[in-house]
Amino acid sequence: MPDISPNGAPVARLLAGPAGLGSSSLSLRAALLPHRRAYEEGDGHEPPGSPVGPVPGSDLTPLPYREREWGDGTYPPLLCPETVRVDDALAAEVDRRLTAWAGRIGLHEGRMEEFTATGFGRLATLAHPDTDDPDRLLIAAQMNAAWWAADDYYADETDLGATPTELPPRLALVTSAMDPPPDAGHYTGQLEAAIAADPVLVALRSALSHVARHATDAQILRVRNITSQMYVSWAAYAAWRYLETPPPVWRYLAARQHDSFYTSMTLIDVVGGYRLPAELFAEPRFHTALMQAGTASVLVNDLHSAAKEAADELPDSNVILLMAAEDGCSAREATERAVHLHNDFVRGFEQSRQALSAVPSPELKRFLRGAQAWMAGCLEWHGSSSRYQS
Ligand SMILES: CC(C)=CCC/C(C)=C(/C)COP(=O)(O)OP(=O)(O)O
Repeated sequence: MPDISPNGAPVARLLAGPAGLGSSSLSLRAALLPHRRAYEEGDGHEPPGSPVGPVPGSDLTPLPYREREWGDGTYPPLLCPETVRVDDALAAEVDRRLTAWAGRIGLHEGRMEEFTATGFGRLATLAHPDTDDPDRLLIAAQMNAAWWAADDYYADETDLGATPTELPPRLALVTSAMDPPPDAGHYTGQLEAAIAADPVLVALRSALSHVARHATDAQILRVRNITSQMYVSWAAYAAWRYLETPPPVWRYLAARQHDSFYTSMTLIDVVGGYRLPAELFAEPRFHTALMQAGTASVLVNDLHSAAKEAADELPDSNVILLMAAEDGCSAREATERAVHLHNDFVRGFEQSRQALSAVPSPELKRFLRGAQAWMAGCLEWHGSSSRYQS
């Protein structure tokens, strides 16, 4: 039987609003409360998980920056906030739950050892230090694992069946898996059969079901829409791969900035157990700040994965490979340029963050600190995950 979120809290609290809103909010509440959410069986949820709402005493202090060594230590350092928390026991618990979930739904069948070693639970634990609730951290671990599964099986890994021509229709199915369209009779039966037969689609749907247990409708819509927005960039990469015509760097960056860890960062408040109101999430300066943080983090990914990406029989777009080809420079020089670009994005984020400091919203401050923590945890994880060790 479908159920409203375990404690009934997200919708109820959202609709309650500040005291004294008056009768119009009461009638809105009465009209919307009968809506009940359906959740997927086996989506990994294990209560308790604290409800949406302010967490008393949460730290709003911005994180300090540091020049951090990375890779083999011979490149210029990356400007990045300090990592807030390294908790191996918590990471192991989130990874245990993640592996159990992936095994149940058949994600990465035959490759489970490699998947477990990647440590998406560890990434979630490093990147979301404002909760130590494993159920909430699992949300980030599952969504990132599912996004990355689409990346591997649809976009990048030829050995795993990724092909540029099949990518766009597969991504269209992702949208329908995460946002089931209204009933279209027996055509819906065919759609559901196709989703059930593809572990990547099952993973994305199941992970979003777990998000929904902890999120408001606006937060869920945010995750769905930004996932689809990211996939527009993937379609561009697929065309470039198919035609074997690498894009100029500016064009790659324009796409990569919409295909970045901005997507992962949309979960910061959901995982943290609070809600950044939709109008603040959409605030242009905040949007810029989050894009800057997301881009800086995804450049960290390009820095760590250039060798892996060059090795595929159809090489992926990667900023270092593209800069080296376009500027006719060595991989080392291109790497140094990418580091400078990364550091400029971090400085840009910091300027944007400071420009927002007058906005009197604890949730906004907390989310911006969360973006700093995400950048920090992302760098820590890329330096240690088996995915990027050659
Ligand atoms: C987690 C997430 C939102 C994944 C989708 C896109 C993204 C930000 C990536 C990091 C994938 O980019 P890429 O294919 O370069 O990543 P890998 O080097 O394969 O890890």
